[in-house]
Amino acid sequence: MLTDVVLDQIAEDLSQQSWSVQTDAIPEEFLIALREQLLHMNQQDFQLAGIGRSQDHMLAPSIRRDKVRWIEGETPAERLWLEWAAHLQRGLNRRLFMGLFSFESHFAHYRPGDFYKKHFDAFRPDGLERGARRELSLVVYLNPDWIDGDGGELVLFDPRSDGEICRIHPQYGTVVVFLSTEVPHEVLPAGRDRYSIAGWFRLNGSLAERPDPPR
Ligand SMILES: O=C(O)CCC(=O)C(=O)O
Ligand SMILES: [Fe+2]
Repeated sequence: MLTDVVLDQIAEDLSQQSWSVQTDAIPEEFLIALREQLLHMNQQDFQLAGIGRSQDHMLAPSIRRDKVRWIEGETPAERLWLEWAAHLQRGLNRRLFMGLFSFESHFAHYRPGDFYKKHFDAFRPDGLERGARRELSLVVYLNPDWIDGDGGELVLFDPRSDGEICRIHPQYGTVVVFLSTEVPHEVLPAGRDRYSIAGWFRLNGSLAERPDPPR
């Protein structure tokens, strides 16, 4: 459950090391509902994922192979998920004054052999970029009985030394959060179907003349 104790722990991890891994942060019944939905979803609802910011978004199968479906809150399971994410957002804003403003997320399916090469989820503003960049990344895994030989680990790297800092099995119920501009990461090739939800909290990008839509 996303208790105050878990929120305190995530906040402390984020402030000390820019990332946090939790194994008991999301209620079992949410996981069951999300996985049920995922397994019953039509594969045609999934689309090959792309890379790049929205204007120059492109498919790049040498970098990323997973298929995704955006979550819009259309089912009870999706609404539970969005409420849970909103609770996390409020909890972290209160503790760290992060200014997280909006949230977007998708289901992801990596088929056997699929991967996502090392990348950042967002880049620091360079003066040209305006507004609502991704600030905090969130991943939840929906794979019961994932074992060592199944691959598909998420590897986090130290941005300075480029050394590996953590390797996370995409095990059912594991939650990973990290600062989107601080932590390069990679998904190693999956040995079997690998299901997850990936989401991002954005900062508010309003300009006086152009209020930012929540998504
Ligand atoms: O599934 C994961 O472990 C991470 C996925 C990821 O890095 C992304 O979608 O940007
Ligand atoms: Fe990523």
